[in-house]
Amino acid sequence: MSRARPLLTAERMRAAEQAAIDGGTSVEQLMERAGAALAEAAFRFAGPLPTLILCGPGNNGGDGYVSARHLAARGVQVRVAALEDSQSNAAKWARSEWAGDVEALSDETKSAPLLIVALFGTGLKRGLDTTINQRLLRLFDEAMIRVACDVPSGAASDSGACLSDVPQFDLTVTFGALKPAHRLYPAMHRCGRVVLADIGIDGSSDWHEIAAPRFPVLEPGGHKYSRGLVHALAGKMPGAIALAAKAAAHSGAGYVRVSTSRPIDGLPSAIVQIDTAEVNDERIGCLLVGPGLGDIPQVLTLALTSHAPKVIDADGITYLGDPERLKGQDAIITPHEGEFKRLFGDIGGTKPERALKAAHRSGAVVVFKGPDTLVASPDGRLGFAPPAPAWLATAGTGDVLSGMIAALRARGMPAFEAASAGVWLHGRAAELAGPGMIADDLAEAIPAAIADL
Ligand SMILES: NC(=O)C1=CN([C@@H]2O[C@H](COP(=O)(O)OP(=O)(O)OC[C@H]3O[C@@H](n4cnc5c(N)ncnc54)[C@H](O)[C@@H]3O)[C@@H](O)[C@H]2O)[C@H](O)CC1
Ligand SMILES: [K+]
Repeated sequence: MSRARPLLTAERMRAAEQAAIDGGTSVEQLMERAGAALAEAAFRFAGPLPTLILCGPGNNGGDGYVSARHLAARGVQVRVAALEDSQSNAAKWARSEWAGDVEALSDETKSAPLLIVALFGTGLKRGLDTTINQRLLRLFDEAMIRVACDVPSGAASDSGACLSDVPQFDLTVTFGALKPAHRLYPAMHRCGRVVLADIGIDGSSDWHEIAAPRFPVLEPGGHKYSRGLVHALAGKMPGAIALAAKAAAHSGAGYVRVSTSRPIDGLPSAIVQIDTAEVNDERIGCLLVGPGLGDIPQVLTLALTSHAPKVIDADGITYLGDPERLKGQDAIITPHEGEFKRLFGDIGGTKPERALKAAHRSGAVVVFKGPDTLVASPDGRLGFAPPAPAWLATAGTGDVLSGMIAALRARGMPAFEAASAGVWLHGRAAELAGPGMIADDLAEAIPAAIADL
């Protein structure tokens, strides 16, 4: 299982930095490691291209000065342009250690094939002033390869908002831990490839980027129930639950059963259709309700009488009405922004904060979908999905995801892990299915995504 990379907010990053300093590491040592890592990653990524480094007034700029020195030491032609004088002692030290000239960033500044931007990082307080941003964008256009130091300048580290026009970088080199901006929309799409450099601080966190899951092994002596029975409750629109059921089957559920008042055609024969919904069948590994439910809230009410683990999606979320109805339900809910708002109302804060508040309030694992999907657990764990293909935004992909999560839950994965694994596989299957995919192709691409693990 690839190591799940931790994420820290700016405040927790500073606390981790302070802990390292209390432990005897100086700020300058941290900055030296950050700048050296930035130089190393940029050099590996771009090669010995003539370089221009833009340095801001704070420690982000400090990292820039250190990287200039390390690149020059490798024989790279390096120029530095500064926004203004360095403010912090560490940044002043880094600037004093740079033997070369420091130009003033102006309309006359010439760009270079490799542009490293170290203007602002986690200390960004507002969007870049227009003149500065115009200069940045011009230099950016004239460069071939663009690298961001820690966070793309102009992106708000904790929320992922772009406070000014943030260009699209090729590489972002960050230190100690990922930042939410690397995995939240829209900033995440401006970062390019994100390299996380270890600079000797303890970046451990209960927030992680969701990594490729480790699958429950299949017992040779297993049978269809031990591999997990998914029981899906059909509603008004059978097509959606059929998609979800197919996805559950392709995700390795031992047995998928759909209770429906009338036969659903187009379902593979491996998926059993029954007209009674005994939701308290002890053999049920996971109930699935919501896809295609339509205006039959009593089906949701029936599902809530079951003690089985359950995945509640789409209209099922809307009909809940009160999040407290999920207390003690062993539930995973998979809302997109609209369903989230309808159920939880206007919870303020960043998307991570909202997701965690919702998980805490409902007692459920919350898969907060979007171009940046988060998986929040009531115990405070938070998973950030790696960037998923934009073509996932098409009808039915939500139904597929709910079926995948139900299957992994039925196979015995705990709720938070099953939801995280489902989100990861969903993105991976979409990559394999390609840009022309429709939801049915996505379901069919699941086995290849699993085989890839
Ligand atoms: N945390 C760590 O473990 C390490 C962090 N490093 C680097 O330090 C920066 C954060 O540095 P900081 O000095 O706190 O802030 P910035 O450099 O991001 O911002 C500089 C400074 O600029 C002012 N400012 C903010 N926004 C604007 C604006 N729009 N226009 C003008 N001026 C602005 C504000 O006063 C800020 O204080 C982090 O990103 C890392 O790169 C360490 O070097 C390595 C360890
Ligand atoms: K930056």
